[in-house]
Amino acid sequence: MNIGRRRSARRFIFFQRCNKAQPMLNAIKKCWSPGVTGSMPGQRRQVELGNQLGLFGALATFPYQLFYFFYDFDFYRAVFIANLVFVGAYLSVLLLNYLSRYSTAKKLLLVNACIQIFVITWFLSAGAGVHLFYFCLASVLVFLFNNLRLRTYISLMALFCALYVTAHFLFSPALAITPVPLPWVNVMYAVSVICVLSLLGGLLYLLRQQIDAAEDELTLNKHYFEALSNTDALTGLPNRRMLDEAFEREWERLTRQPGTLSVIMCDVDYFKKVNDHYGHDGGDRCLQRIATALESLASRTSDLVARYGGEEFAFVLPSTGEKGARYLGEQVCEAVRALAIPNPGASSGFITISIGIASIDVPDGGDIDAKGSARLLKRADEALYQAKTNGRNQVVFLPYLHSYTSTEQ
Ligand SMILES: Nc1nc2c(ncn2[C@@H]2O[C@H](COP(=O)(O)OP(=O)(O)OP(=O)(O)O)[C@@H](O)[C@H]2O)c(=O)[nH]1
Repeated sequence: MNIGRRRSARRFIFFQRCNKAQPMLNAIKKCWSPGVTGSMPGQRRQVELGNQLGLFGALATFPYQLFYFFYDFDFYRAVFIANLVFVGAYLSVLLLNYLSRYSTAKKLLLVNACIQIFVITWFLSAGAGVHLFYFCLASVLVFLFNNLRLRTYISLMALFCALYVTAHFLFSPALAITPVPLPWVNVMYAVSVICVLSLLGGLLYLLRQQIDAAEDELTLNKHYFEALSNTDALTGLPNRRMLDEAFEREWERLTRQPGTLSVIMCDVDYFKKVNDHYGHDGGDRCLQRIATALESLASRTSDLVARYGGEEFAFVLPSTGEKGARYLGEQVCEAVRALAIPNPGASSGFITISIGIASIDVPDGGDIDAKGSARLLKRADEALYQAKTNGRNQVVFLPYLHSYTSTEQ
């Protein structure tokens, strides 16, 4: 199994599990939805990320607040209140996004994290490690400003590093206003590190998700455009490009192994009269009905019927010799007659079709000209020409000629 398929399988199992937890996931997703639906498509992910980081900033403060509150509230009152203000600012980001103030929301997030690096470290000292968390948060928040130039990014990152180093050396444990005693200071450091890791891990996960979604979208678009470039817009049949590719593939196969290959060229008789009488739209509808009839006759999965151009259609029939191709040719004539589409230009008064067929039989395989495929098409074209000159509404078969004289070429 290749890496792509293994990844898809893993993703499938993951999403199956997720399906069971879907209601819960939907409820969580709702938490970072303010302002998302109202925003422009390109901005949507940014708004969502802003809400997620705002919520993360607020929630990450929660365990510290619990400690201050329960351990010694009177002593930690100031840091507790300062944190409440910061939490309020983080949650205001969701409100601002809800009010479509996207730019203000991003700036508030960034400024809040930068100020918090200093204020909280000033209270607790660098020994508690919280400055590490707010430094990381501020660095990550720069991702919200997706149209910044590289130089601005680098300057901002340098500024955050300077803030971190300053906070680290400015507020030594000896200078803490509200020092945290052992072993709690170590616990606080560990919680900070866990928050940093989950912040970076979460962000990488979100980025991975975005890359996967973009890859899936690209693959879908690629398939869509491939299908579009191989399909005839009017009839929905494969177009000449696809027929040529299939034909070359089959020819190439014949150069390696024994087999037969037939080509049927079909041309609607006096089609110009249909257009003249019923207009171009009437002609188009007629071509669509003929295409549907021909498509239903190409019964084997290896058979290919295509619109060759204008009012011409063609079949490529692998592993089909003269007998089979003649039989199908007769069926095509019959099916078109059975449509009973009026054509004032035809002597019968109805649409008919002329058929030219050419076949090649390679009993031992490999003994054919690798570039001779065009010759088989040319033979089918010659057969079609004969069908037209013989009076139309009929099938003419010509075998493949292994070489042409210079006049025939
Ligand atoms: N409505 C419509 N007409 C088309 C389309 N493609 C080609 N045609 C028309 O098909 C007609 C073909 O005319 P001719 O090549 O003279 O052939 P014919 O009238 O069928 O006569 P024979 O082939 O000799 O029996 C032209 O009038 C084209 O404009 C198409 O996609 N839609």
